[in-house]
Amino acid sequence: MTAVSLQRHLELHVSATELLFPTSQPQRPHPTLSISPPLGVNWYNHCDMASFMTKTVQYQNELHKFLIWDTAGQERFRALAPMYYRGSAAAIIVYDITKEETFSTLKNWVKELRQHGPPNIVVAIAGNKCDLIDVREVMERDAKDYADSIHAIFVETSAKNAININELFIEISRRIPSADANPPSGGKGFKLRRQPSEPQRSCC
Ligand SMILES: Nc1nc2c(ncn2[C@@H]2O[C@H](COP(=O)(O)OP(=O)(O)OP(=O)(O)O)[C@@H](O)[C@H]2O)c(=O)[nH]1
Repeated sequence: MTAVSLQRHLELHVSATELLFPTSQPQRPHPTLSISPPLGVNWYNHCDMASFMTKTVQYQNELHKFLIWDTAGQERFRALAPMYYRGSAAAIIVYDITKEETFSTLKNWVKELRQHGPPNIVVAIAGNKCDLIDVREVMERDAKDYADSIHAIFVETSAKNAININELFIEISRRIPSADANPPSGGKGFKLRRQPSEPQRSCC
């Protein structure tokens, strides 16, 4: 699962997790992580339980900079996930189209986000490895129907071939309410909070 915060106009909006694990020294990415630098993602740091990266996309006439925590999928790190999605504007839940069981696991993440995540978090479902359609186990139609049923963004991606990565982030940009929006009291807009910066620390 990937938790996403957003900077608009390059103003600073950081998630609680970034404050917990701020990063400064660019490091070599984990060799098996799925989104690589050619896609315009800048890696900053990683450890066993999560990696931090940024990605900037143009949305209309704004530059949106995403602060991204890619959390480990392994069960042993599950209890740590709230640290990452709490305070995030969006979550991308990635499954592997060639492994049916990853699609079942995804549904557990959706339940967890619904129960414990921020109320207005934008949920996106990404069926990764769409370059491997010959060994597909999850039908695109089934995944899309499921995503629609929970009002999530849905896209099939290939991190390897850079398919639909930008499109995914642009769609997330479109769905995250503007920081300038001034919803009426009791409105459902997601409020991106500014938080003071802290001295830089490394997570591992
Ligand atoms: N063919 C193909 N392989 C991919 C793609 N994305 C990732 N891989 C490969 O799939 C393997 C697993 O990738 P990871 O990025 O470690 O997967 P993950 O889901 O982040 O794993 P966790 O950290 O355990 O959650 C690696 O060998 C990647 O090179 C893709 O789009 N296409």
